[in-house]
Amino acid sequence: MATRTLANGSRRDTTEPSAITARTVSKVFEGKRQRVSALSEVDIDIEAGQFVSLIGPSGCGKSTLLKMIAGLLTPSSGTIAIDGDTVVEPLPQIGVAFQKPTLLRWRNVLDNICLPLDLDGGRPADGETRARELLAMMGLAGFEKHYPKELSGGMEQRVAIARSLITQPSLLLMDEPFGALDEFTREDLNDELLRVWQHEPKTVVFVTHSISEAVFLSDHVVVMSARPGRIHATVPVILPRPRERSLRNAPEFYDTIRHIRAVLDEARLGEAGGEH
Ligand SMILES: Nc1ncnc2c1ncn2[C@@H]1O[C@H](COP(=O)(O)OP(=O)(O)OP(=O)(O)O)[C@@H](O)[C@H]1O
Repeated sequence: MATRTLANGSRRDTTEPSAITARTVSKVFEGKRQRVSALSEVDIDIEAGQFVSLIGPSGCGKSTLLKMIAGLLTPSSGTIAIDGDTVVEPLPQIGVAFQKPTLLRWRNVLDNICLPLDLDGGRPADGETRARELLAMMGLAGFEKHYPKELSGGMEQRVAIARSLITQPSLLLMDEPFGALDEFTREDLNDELLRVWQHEPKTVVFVTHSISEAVFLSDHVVVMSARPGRIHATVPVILPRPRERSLRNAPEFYDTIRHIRAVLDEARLGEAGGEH
């Protein structure tokens, strides 16, 4: 991956999107009382710049897979590579956003967004400008000096997403980031996320329980089967981009949702998967 030199002389990776491969990845959690086989022989190829959602029954290992891509967990067997390099630790070019925004309550919004920069050698000269731009992209211009307790849940999640984007990651990993929000806020944030993704191309891997959210956002929906999780099928989403709000009322949107629901039912019932 190329790097660029910032105004303060530090070097940072550029935003070229990353490609991900997983080869026969399994994960077993060895607990004191029990042994949980969470994932079994997962193979996955995600092309650079794709928006891919993972969907599947509760406990099928979606978060585990995401954490292994993030370098926060190690596979029990098999390998995960980003741009051809095996993941062995968290990488600076990866941004992560989880269901809980986990903002630091003693930092204001701007300082929360800049946290990854502060932890990674300090703010470059353009750091705060970028934080303000991201805040504006997320519809929160003017909230720089607010503290987390002064924000709604949706606003906090917007700040957390801006924070995950501040390092210009080539790969964004999102684990049910909008799961706790009401339907309208979730749809607004889906729109904003796609706007950011279009503006700053990057690979996104997005875990969700919502089929409609997965369809609205994704190029491909990866359907996983029940524990131990396996890849049941990878379904391409053939819907035009940019995705406008009106798409949510289109017959082809509902057709795709229906199709993925059927594939998910197959996966839950343990029927054979494959190309869809
Ligand atoms: N650190 C851990 N130690 C032991 N078991 C774990 C650990 N993390 C996850 N598991 C187990 O691994 C399995 C997969 O969990 P994971 O959270 O990846 O599933 P998921 O598909 O993301 O679930 P959900 O959709 O409910 O969020 C579950 O049975 C879970 O209990």
